[in-house]
Amino acid sequence: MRKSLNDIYENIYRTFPDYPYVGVYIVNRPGLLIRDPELIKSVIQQNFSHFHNNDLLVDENVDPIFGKNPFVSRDELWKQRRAIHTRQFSSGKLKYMFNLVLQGGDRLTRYVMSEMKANPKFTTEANDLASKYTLYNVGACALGIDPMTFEDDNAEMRVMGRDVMETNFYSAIKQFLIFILPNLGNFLSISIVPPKVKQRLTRLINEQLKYREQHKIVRNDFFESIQEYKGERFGVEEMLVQVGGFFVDGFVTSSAAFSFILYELAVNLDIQQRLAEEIDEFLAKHKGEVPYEAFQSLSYLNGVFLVEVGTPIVVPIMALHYDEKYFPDPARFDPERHIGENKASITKGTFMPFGNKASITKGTFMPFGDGPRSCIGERFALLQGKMLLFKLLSQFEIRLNPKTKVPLTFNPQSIILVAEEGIWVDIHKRDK
Ligand code: HEM
Repeated sequence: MRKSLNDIYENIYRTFPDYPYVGVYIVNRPGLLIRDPELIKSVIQQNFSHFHNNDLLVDENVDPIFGKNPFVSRDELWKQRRAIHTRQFSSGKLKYMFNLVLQGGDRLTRYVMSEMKANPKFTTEANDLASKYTLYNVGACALGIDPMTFEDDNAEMRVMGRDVMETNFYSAIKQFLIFILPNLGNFLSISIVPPKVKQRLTRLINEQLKYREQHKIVRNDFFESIQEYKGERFGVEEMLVQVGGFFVDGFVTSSAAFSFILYELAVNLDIQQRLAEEIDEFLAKHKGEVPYEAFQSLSYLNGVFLVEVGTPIVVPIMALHYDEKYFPDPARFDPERHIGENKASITKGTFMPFGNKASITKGTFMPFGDGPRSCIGERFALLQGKMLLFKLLSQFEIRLNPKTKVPLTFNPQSIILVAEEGIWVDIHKRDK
């Protein structure tokens, strides 16, 4: 049976329970898979400077969007690019984006309602539903447009989403080369973001620039902020890197993660019920409004969201998350682990396994990585994830459709963790 990279790493992790590290071959290159949290912690704290590059090589002339992403950038360039990208997720920017994400949530519920007109039950694939929503948020937040992702299957954002997300034999080879044999991938000029996506994004940026100029629109938003940095005015090429970064980083990982959360809620109806009650109480208290500050304090929703161990990028993290040594009964979906004092009992120390030059972080629980290379979009991802559940569960109930293959298996053609045959859910109107 073919296995996903995630399954392969987890298998190695489990086969050597007493070893602090295991020698592995990444095709023809010898590497180390570090298992012991203390060892990992010591490496990342003291020696980050030796392990700071991800084991990826993407020619930025061939793929300017992914090739200039902080995730791929190296050394000094990584520091510069990370600084440029990080400021887009400042507290002020995030507060502005909150309103757009809230609108995204409203559009989602309106869409589900409209699908229920003919049938009281709406059956959908969870990743597809989540993609419509995350692509809406990317279009609204990064470009300031109404992306129409719920209304039109052929909307620009949806078409670009399919172009980036497709999993087939060719995309599997591409990902394999970039993530496993980066030198060869680079030599063969492979790009993760296809040129047609680059063209569409460039056009959308140009249109937005023109529109704002013509209508004298000035907003304190993402699109405005990517036009300059430290007094330097950026051209369309640089704006493309930043919008493209939001697009690639912000939707693929998030949609996959949200689909796993919807799965867990569909199979743990007691947890779903408790979450729905917390949301009902919140809405009653705030008279149907969703104030930003209060939204952050929804404690059970926070716990539900953080419990999702489906880190879609790196399997050994998943192996650590599923190690009973650190998390009792690890496969149980249990938001309580992440609430209040229980949080403190999570053991520190783990690693990120991008080949032998692993970028190392500290913490057995690290769905967004950790240390200097951790995810810059974490707060945005959590915001949009929580809003997705908040809006859905305020009106609907989610049940697992029998089409979903349980237990889930992961798609071997995808480097990102996605369910092999999809996660199918039935959405019903809630009885209140
Ligand atoms: C649920 C959603 C997400 C998950 C699970 C996730 C997970 C991660 C993880 C584990 C890393 C660390 C990789 C490493 O150490 O090399 C990472 C890095 C990164 N993430 Fe995310 N991410 C998510 C959403 C986002 C979003 C929404 C954005 C931005 C819009 C984003 C932007 C980035 C960037 C730019 C990096 C590279 C940071 C660097 O190398 O300095 N991510 N993400």
